[in-house]
Amino acid sequence: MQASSGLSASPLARFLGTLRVEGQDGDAALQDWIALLKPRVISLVVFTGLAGMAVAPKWPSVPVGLVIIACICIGAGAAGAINMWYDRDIDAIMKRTQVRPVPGGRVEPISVLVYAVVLSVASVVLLWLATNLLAAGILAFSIFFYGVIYTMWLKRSTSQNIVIGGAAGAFPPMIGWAATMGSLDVLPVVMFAIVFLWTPPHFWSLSLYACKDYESAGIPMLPVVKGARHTRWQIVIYTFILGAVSLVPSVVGQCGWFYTVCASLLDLGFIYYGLRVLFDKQDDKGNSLTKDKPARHAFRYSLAYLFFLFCGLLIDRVLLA
Ligand code: HEM
Ligand SMILES: CC(C)=CCC/C(C)=C/CC/C(C)=C/COP(=O)(O)OP(=O)(O)O
Repeated sequence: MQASSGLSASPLARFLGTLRVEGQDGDAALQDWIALLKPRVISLVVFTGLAGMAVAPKWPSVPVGLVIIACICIGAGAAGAINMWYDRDIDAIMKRTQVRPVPGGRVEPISVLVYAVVLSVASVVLLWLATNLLAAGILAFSIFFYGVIYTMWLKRSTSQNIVIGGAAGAFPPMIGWAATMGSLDVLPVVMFAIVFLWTPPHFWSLSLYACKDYESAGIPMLPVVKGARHTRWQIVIYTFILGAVSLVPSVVGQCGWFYTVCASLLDLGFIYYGLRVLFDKQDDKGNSLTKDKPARHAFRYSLAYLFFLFCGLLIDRVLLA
Protein backbone atom coordinates (compact mmCIF):
# COMPACT_ATOMS: atom_id res chain seq x y z
CA MET A 1 0.00 0.00 0.00
CA GLN A 2 1.32 3.38 -0.90
CA ALA A 3 0.91 6.52 1.07
CA SER A 4 1.76 8.86 -1.77
CA SER A 5 0.34 9.27 -5.24
CA GLY A 6 1.34 5.77 -6.20
CA LEU A 7 3.31 7.15 -9.14
CA SER A 8 6.58 7.35 -7.28
CA ALA A 9 8.40 4.35 -8.73
CA SER A 10 7.68 4.69 -12.43
CA PRO A 11 9.60 6.62 -15.10
CA LEU A 12 6.37 8.53 -15.72
CA ALA A 13 6.40 9.56 -12.05
CA ARG A 14 10.02 10.77 -12.26
CA PHE A 15 9.12 12.77 -15.37
CA LEU A 16 6.03 14.28 -13.77
CA GLY A 17 8.04 15.09 -10.66
CA THR A 18 10.29 17.30 -12.73
CA LEU A 19 7.37 19.39 -13.96
CA ARG A 20 6.90 22.27 -11.53
CA VAL A 21 3.71 24.29 -11.86
CA GLU A 22 5.06 27.83 -11.77
CA GLY A 23 3.32 30.37 -9.58
CA GLN A 24 1.12 27.86 -7.76
CA ASP A 25 1.87 27.25 -4.12
CA GLY A 26 5.61 27.44 -4.53
CA ASP A 27 6.64 23.82 -4.32
CA ALA A 28 3.62 22.06 -5.85
CA ALA A 29 4.58 19.70 -8.65
CA LEU A 30 2.26 18.31 -11.28
CA GLN A 31 2.68 15.02 -9.47
CA ASP A 32 1.00 16.55 -6.41
CA TRP A 33 -2.00 17.76 -8.40
CA ILE A 34 -2.39 14.24 -9.76
CA ALA A 35 -1.93 12.71 -6.30
CA LEU A 36 -4.85 14.81 -5.05
CA LEU A 37 -7.10 12.79 -7.38
CA LYS A 38 -6.12 9.46 -5.67
CA PRO A 39 -5.14 7.97 -9.06
CA ARG A 40 -4.57 4.38 -7.93
CA VAL A 41 -7.90 4.14 -6.16
CA ILE A 42 -9.85 5.72 -8.99
CA SER A 43 -8.28 3.40 -11.58
CA LEU A 44 -10.50 0.59 -10.26
CA VAL A 45 -13.46 2.95 -9.77
CA VAL A 46 -13.19 3.97 -13.42
CA PHE A 47 -12.89 0.35 -14.50
CA THR A 48 -16.22 -0.43 -12.79
CA GLY A 49 -17.74 2.54 -14.67
CA LEU A 50 -16.32 1.22 -17.92
CA ALA A 51 -17.78 -2.20 -17.12
CA GLY A 52 -21.22 -0.67 -16.48
CA MET A 53 -21.02 1.09 -19.82
CA ALA A 54 -19.77 -1.92 -21.78
CA VAL A 55 -22.27 -4.49 -20.47
CA ALA A 56 -25.21 -2.30 -21.54
CA PRO A 57 -27.12 -3.56 -24.60
CA LYS A 58 -26.19 -0.47 -26.61
CA TRP A 59 -22.71 1.05 -26.96
CA PRO A 60 -21.90 4.74 -27.38
CA SER A 61 -19.66 5.96 -30.20
CA VAL A 62 -15.93 5.86 -29.35
CA PRO A 63 -15.61 9.64 -28.72
CA VAL A 64 -18.68 9.66 -26.45
CA GLY A 65 -17.42 6.53 -24.68
CA LEU A 66 -14.09 8.25 -24.02
CA VAL A 67 -15.86 11.34 -22.67
CA ILE A 68 -17.96 9.16 -20.32
CA ILE A 69 -14.83 7.47 -18.94
CA ALA A 70 -13.01 10.81 -18.63
CA CYS A 71 -15.95 12.33 -16.72
CA ILE A 72 -16.13 9.42 -14.26
CA CYS A 73 -12.35 9.68 -13.83
CA ILE A 74 -12.35 13.45 -13.26
CA GLY A 75 -15.46 13.38 -11.05
CA ALA A 76 -14.14 10.55 -8.85
CA GLY A 77 -10.74 12.27 -8.67
CA ALA A 78 -12.36 15.58 -7.75
CA ALA A 79 -14.28 13.85 -4.94
CA GLY A 80 -10.94 12.44 -3.73
CA ALA A 81 -9.51 15.97 -3.75
CA ILE A 82 -12.45 17.27 -1.67
CA ASN A 83 -11.66 14.42 0.75
CA MET A 84 -7.99 15.43 0.92
CA TRP A 85 -8.90 19.09 1.41
CA TYR A 86 -11.30 18.40 4.28
CA ASP A 87 -9.22 15.65 5.92
CA ARG A 88 -5.98 17.67 5.99
CA ASP A 89 -6.02 17.75 9.80
CA ILE A 90 -6.30 13.98 10.25
CA ASP A 91 -4.11 13.21 7.23
CA ALA A 92 -1.34 15.14 8.99
CA ILE A 93 -1.62 12.80 11.98
CA MET A 94 -1.77 9.42 10.20
CA LYS A 95 1.57 7.95 9.03
CA ARG A 96 0.00 6.57 5.83
CA THR A 97 -1.29 9.98 4.75
CA GLN A 98 1.25 12.44 6.22
CA VAL A 99 3.10 12.77 2.94
CA ARG A 100 0.03 13.80 0.94
CA PRO A 101 0.30 17.17 -0.85
CA VAL A 102 -1.71 19.20 1.71
CA PRO A 103 -0.26 17.90 5.02
CA GLY A 104 3.12 17.79 3.25
CA GLY A 105 2.77 21.58 2.84
CA ARG A 106 3.22 21.52 -0.93
CA VAL A 107 -0.28 22.72 -1.88
CA GLU A 108 -2.41 25.35 -0.15
CA PRO A 109 -5.78 24.03 1.10
CA ILE A 110 -7.72 26.78 -0.67
CA SER A 111 -6.12 25.84 -4.00
CA VAL A 112 -7.19 22.24 -3.46
CA LEU A 113 -10.76 23.29 -2.75
CA VAL A 114 -10.96 25.45 -5.89
CA TYR A 115 -9.34 22.68 -7.97
CA ALA A 116 -11.80 20.07 -6.60
CA VAL A 117 -14.90 22.21 -7.14
CA VAL A 118 -13.88 23.23 -10.68
CA LEU A 119 -13.18 19.60 -11.65
CA SER A 120 -16.43 18.39 -10.03
CA VAL A 121 -18.56 20.92 -11.89
CA ALA A 122 -16.68 20.38 -15.16
CA SER A 123 -17.10 16.58 -15.02
CA VAL A 124 -20.84 16.79 -14.32
CA VAL A 125 -21.58 19.46 -16.93
CA LEU A 126 -19.50 17.70 -19.58
CA LEU A 127 -21.22 14.38 -18.90
CA TRP A 128 -24.62 16.07 -19.11
CA LEU A 129 -23.76 17.73 -22.43
CA ALA A 130 -22.24 14.54 -23.86
CA THR A 131 -24.91 12.09 -22.61
CA ASN A 132 -27.91 12.78 -20.40
CA LEU A 133 -29.15 14.28 -17.15
CA LEU A 134 -29.60 10.91 -15.41
CA ALA A 135 -25.92 9.96 -15.76
CA ALA A 136 -24.76 13.47 -14.85
CA GLY A 137 -27.13 13.54 -11.86
CA ILE A 138 -25.80 10.22 -10.49
CA LEU A 139 -22.21 11.48 -10.96
CA ALA A 140 -23.04 14.70 -9.11
CA PHE A 141 -24.72 12.72 -6.32
CA SER A 142 -21.70 10.36 -5.98
CA ILE A 143 -19.27 13.29 -5.73
CA PHE A 144 -21.51 14.87 -3.09
CA PHE A 145 -21.88 11.56 -1.26
CA TYR A 146 -18.14 10.88 -1.05
CA GLY A 147 -16.93 14.47 -0.67
CA VAL A 148 -19.59 15.68 1.78
CA ILE A 149 -21.73 12.90 3.30
CA TYR A 150 -18.92 10.37 3.83
CA THR A 151 -15.95 12.68 4.35
CA MET A 152 -17.48 15.51 6.34
CA TRP A 153 -20.05 13.58 8.32
CA LEU A 154 -20.02 9.75 8.41
CA LYS A 155 -16.25 9.20 8.51
CA ARG A 156 -15.85 11.06 11.80
CA SER A 157 -19.14 10.10 13.42
CA THR A 158 -19.94 6.37 13.11
CA SER A 159 -18.20 3.01 12.88
CA GLN A 160 -20.62 2.18 10.05
CA ASN A 161 -19.04 5.08 8.08
CA ILE A 162 -17.71 2.99 5.23
CA VAL A 163 -20.77 0.75 5.00
CA ILE A 164 -23.04 3.71 4.25
CA GLY A 165 -20.29 5.80 2.62
CA GLY A 166 -19.41 2.86 0.39
CA ALA A 167 -22.42 3.78 -1.73
CA ALA A 168 -20.39 6.63 -3.27
CA GLY A 169 -17.84 4.30 -4.79
CA ALA A 170 -20.55 1.89 -5.98
CA PHE A 171 -22.32 4.31 -8.33
CA PRO A 172 -19.89 4.29 -11.32
CA PRO A 173 -21.36 1.12 -12.98
CA MET A 174 -24.77 2.84 -12.85
CA ILE A 175 -23.26 6.02 -14.31
CA GLY A 176 -21.65 4.06 -17.17
CA TRP A 177 -24.90 2.25 -17.98
CA ALA A 178 -27.13 5.32 -17.63
CA ALA A 179 -24.80 7.39 -19.82
CA THR A 180 -25.25 4.85 -22.60
CA MET A 181 -28.91 3.90 -22.18
CA GLY A 182 -30.49 7.01 -20.65
CA SER A 183 -32.18 4.78 -18.05
CA LEU A 184 -31.36 2.11 -15.46
CA ASP A 185 -32.05 -1.61 -15.32
CA VAL A 186 -31.58 -4.65 -13.06
CA LEU A 187 -27.95 -5.33 -14.02
CA PRO A 188 -26.43 -1.91 -13.17
CA VAL A 189 -28.34 -1.95 -9.87
CA VAL A 190 -26.90 -5.41 -9.07
CA MET A 191 -23.42 -4.12 -10.02
CA PHE A 192 -23.99 -1.25 -7.59
CA ALA A 193 -24.95 -3.77 -4.89
CA ILE A 194 -21.83 -5.84 -5.59
CA VAL A 195 -19.44 -2.88 -5.16
CA PHE A 196 -21.44 -1.69 -2.15
CA LEU A 197 -21.12 -5.07 -0.38
CA TRP A 198 -17.50 -5.47 -1.49
CA THR A 199 -16.43 -2.22 0.19
CA PRO A 200 -16.63 -3.40 3.85
CA PRO A 201 -14.35 -6.45 3.47
CA HIS A 202 -12.08 -4.34 1.22
CA PHE A 203 -11.68 -1.53 3.72
CA TRP A 204 -11.94 -3.43 7.00
CA SER A 205 -9.08 -5.72 5.96
CA LEU A 206 -6.93 -2.61 5.55
CA SER A 207 -8.30 -1.02 8.71
CA LEU A 208 -7.12 -4.00 10.79
CA TYR A 209 -3.50 -3.14 10.05
CA ALA A 210 -4.04 0.63 9.87
CA CYS A 211 -6.01 0.66 13.14
CA LYS A 212 -3.36 2.52 15.19
CA ASP A 213 -3.30 5.34 12.64
CA TYR A 214 -7.08 5.75 12.75
CA GLU A 215 -7.08 5.54 16.54
CA SER A 216 -4.46 8.28 16.87
CA ALA A 217 -6.46 10.49 14.50
CA GLY A 218 -9.67 9.84 16.46
CA ILE A 219 -11.52 8.27 13.53
CA PRO A 220 -14.17 5.76 14.67
CA MET A 221 -13.30 3.00 12.20
CA LEU A 222 -14.77 -0.40 13.15
CA PRO A 223 -11.65 -1.98 14.73
CA VAL A 224 -11.06 1.19 16.77
CA VAL A 225 -14.62 1.19 18.15
CA LYS A 226 -15.57 -2.50 18.27
CA GLY A 227 -12.16 -4.16 18.28
CA ALA A 228 -10.31 -6.45 15.92
CA ARG A 229 -12.25 -9.63 16.71
CA HIS A 230 -15.59 -8.04 15.83
CA THR A 231 -14.09 -6.63 12.62
CA ARG A 232 -12.77 -10.07 11.61
CA TRP A 233 -16.28 -11.54 11.95
CA GLN A 234 -17.79 -8.69 9.97
CA ILE A 235 -15.32 -9.27 7.13
CA VAL A 236 -16.34 -12.94 6.93
CA ILE A 237 -20.07 -12.15 7.11
CA TYR A 238 -19.77 -9.63 4.27
CA THR A 239 -17.82 -12.05 2.07
CA PHE A 240 -20.73 -14.51 2.37
CA ILE A 241 -23.37 -11.85 1.62
CA LEU A 242 -21.27 -10.56 -1.28
CA GLY A 243 -20.91 -14.13 -2.57
CA ALA A 244 -24.68 -14.54 -2.67
CA VAL A 245 -25.32 -11.18 -4.35
CA SER A 246 -22.53 -11.67 -6.90
CA LEU A 247 -24.52 -14.64 -8.24
CA VAL A 248 -27.72 -12.64 -8.75
CA PRO A 249 -26.82 -11.78 -12.39
CA SER A 250 -26.79 -15.53 -13.11
CA VAL A 251 -30.02 -16.19 -11.23
CA VAL A 252 -31.93 -13.43 -13.03
CA GLY A 253 -30.64 -14.53 -16.43
CA GLN A 254 -28.39 -11.51 -17.06
CA CYS A 255 -25.33 -13.61 -17.89
CA GLY A 256 -24.18 -17.11 -18.76
CA TRP A 257 -21.99 -19.92 -17.46
CA PHE A 258 -18.70 -18.04 -17.80
CA TYR A 259 -19.60 -15.32 -15.30
CA THR A 260 -21.18 -17.89 -12.98
CA VAL A 261 -17.95 -19.93 -12.90
CA CYS A 262 -15.75 -16.83 -12.44
CA ALA A 263 -17.96 -15.42 -9.69
CA SER A 264 -18.17 -18.75 -7.84
CA LEU A 265 -14.39 -19.22 -7.86
CA LEU A 266 -13.70 -15.62 -6.87
CA ASP A 267 -16.30 -15.87 -4.07
CA LEU A 268 -14.70 -19.03 -2.70
CA GLY A 269 -11.37 -17.19 -2.77
CA PHE A 270 -12.75 -14.20 -0.87
CA ILE A 271 -14.38 -16.45 1.75
CA TYR A 272 -11.06 -18.30 2.11
CA TYR A 273 -9.13 -15.04 2.63
CA GLY A 274 -11.81 -13.81 5.03
CA LEU A 275 -11.57 -17.01 7.08
CA ARG A 276 -7.78 -16.64 7.19
CA VAL A 277 -8.32 -13.19 8.70
CA LEU A 278 -10.77 -14.68 11.22
CA PHE A 279 -8.38 -17.46 12.25
CA ASP A 280 -5.21 -15.33 12.24
CA LYS A 281 -3.07 -15.93 15.36
CA GLN A 282 -4.36 -13.36 17.86
CA ASP A 283 -3.97 -12.14 21.43
CA ASP A 284 -6.99 -12.19 23.74
CA LYS A 285 -8.31 -8.93 22.24
CA GLY A 286 -8.19 -10.26 18.69
CA ASN A 287 -5.07 -8.29 17.71
CA SER A 288 -2.85 -10.09 15.24
CA LEU A 289 0.35 -11.82 16.30
CA THR A 290 1.43 -12.16 12.66
CA LYS A 291 1.64 -8.45 11.74
CA ASP A 292 -1.78 -8.86 10.14
CA LYS A 293 -0.44 -10.88 7.25
CA PRO A 294 -3.84 -12.46 6.47
CA ALA A 295 -5.53 -9.04 6.54
CA ARG A 296 -2.92 -7.63 4.12
CA HIS A 297 -3.55 -10.60 1.82
CA ALA A 298 -7.32 -10.16 2.06
CA PHE A 299 -7.01 -6.45 1.15
CA ARG A 300 -4.90 -7.27 -1.91
CA TYR A 301 -7.29 -10.06 -2.85
CA SER A 302 -10.26 -7.67 -2.61
CA LEU A 303 -8.77 -5.54 -5.41
CA ALA A 304 -8.20 -8.58 -7.63
CA TYR A 305 -11.69 -9.88 -6.80
CA LEU A 306 -13.55 -6.84 -8.05
CA PHE A 307 -11.37 -6.44 -11.12
CA PHE A 308 -11.70 -10.06 -12.25
CA LEU A 309 -15.38 -10.33 -11.33
CA PHE A 310 -16.23 -7.42 -13.64
CA CYS A 311 -13.81 -8.78 -16.28
CA GLY A 312 -15.80 -12.03 -16.10
CA LEU A 313 -19.05 -10.14 -16.57
CA LEU A 314 -17.61 -8.21 -19.50
CA ILE A 315 -16.32 -11.32 -21.24
CA ASP A 316 -19.59 -13.12 -20.64
CA ARG A 317 -21.85 -10.34 -21.94
CA VAL A 318 -19.64 -8.87 -24.64
CA LEU A 319 -17.53 -11.69 -26.08
CA LEU A 320 -19.59 -14.80 -25.34
CA ALA A 321 -23.07 -13.33 -25.80
C1 HEM B 1 -15.98 4.07 1.54
C2 HEM B 1 -15.39 3.32 0.64
C3 HEM B 1 -13.90 3.03 0.61
C4 HEM B 1 -12.95 3.24 1.56
C5 HEM B 1 -13.11 3.87 2.93
C6 HEM B 1 -11.68 2.83 0.99
C7 HEM B 1 -10.47 2.95 1.62
C8 HEM B 1 -9.26 2.70 1.05
C9 HEM B 1 -8.00 3.06 1.63
C10 HEM B 1 -7.83 3.80 2.95
C11 HEM B 1 -7.04 2.66 0.78
C12 HEM B 1 -5.55 2.87 0.91
C13 HEM B 1 -5.29 4.08 0.04
C14 HEM B 1 -3.99 4.73 0.25
O1 HEM B 1 -3.10 4.14 0.83
O2 HEM B 1 -3.89 5.88 -0.21
C15 HEM B 1 -7.68 2.05 -0.35
C16 HEM B 1 -7.03 1.53 -1.42
C17 HEM B 1 -7.65 1.19 -2.58
N1 HEM B 1 -8.98 1.24 -2.84
FE1 HEM B 1 -10.44 1.62 -1.52
N2 HEM B 1 -11.88 2.35 -0.27
C18 HEM B 1 -13.21 2.47 -0.54
C19 HEM B 1 -13.84 2.17 -1.72
C20 HEM B 1 -13.17 1.79 -2.84
C21 HEM B 1 -13.81 1.58 -4.11
C22 HEM B 1 -15.30 1.73 -4.36
C23 HEM B 1 -12.84 1.22 -4.97
C24 HEM B 1 -12.94 0.84 -6.42
C25 HEM B 1 -14.02 0.39 -6.98
C26 HEM B 1 -11.58 1.21 -4.25
C27 HEM B 1 -10.37 0.88 -4.80
C28 HEM B 1 -9.18 0.92 -4.15
C29 HEM B 1 -7.90 0.61 -4.76
C30 HEM B 1 -7.67 0.19 -6.20
C31 HEM B 1 -6.93 0.77 -3.77
C32 HEM B 1 -5.43 0.50 -3.88
C33 HEM B 1 -4.70 1.77 -4.10
C34 HEM B 1 -3.20 1.51 -4.14
O3 HEM B 1 -2.77 0.51 -4.70
O4 HEM B 1 -2.49 2.33 -3.58
N3 HEM B 1 -11.83 1.55 -2.96
N4 HEM B 1 -9.05 2.08 -0.17
C1 LIG C 1 -17.86 8.77 -9.13
C2 LIG C 1 -17.36 8.99 -7.78
C3 LIG C 1 -17.48 10.32 -7.18
C4 LIG C 1 -16.78 7.98 -7.15
C5 LIG C 1 -16.13 8.11 -5.85
C6 LIG C 1 -15.18 6.96 -5.80
C7 LIG C 1 -14.33 6.99 -4.63
C8 LIG C 1 -13.14 7.87 -4.77
C9 LIG C 1 -14.67 6.25 -3.55
C10 LIG C 1 -14.02 6.25 -2.27
C11 LIG C 1 -12.76 5.47 -2.22
C12 LIG C 1 -11.81 5.85 -1.12
C13 LIG C 1 -10.38 6.04 -1.41
C14 LIG C 1 -12.15 6.03 0.09
C15 LIG C 1 -11.14 6.33 1.14
O1 LIG C 1 -11.59 7.33 1.85
P1 LIG C 1 -10.88 7.71 3.18
O2 LIG C 1 -10.97 9.18 3.29
O3 LIG C 1 -11.48 7.00 4.32
O4 LIG C 1 -9.38 7.22 3.00
P2 LIG C 1 -8.06 7.96 3.31
O5 LIG C 1 -7.87 7.82 4.77
O6 LIG C 1 -7.03 7.21 2.52
O7 LIG C 1 -8.21 9.38 2.85
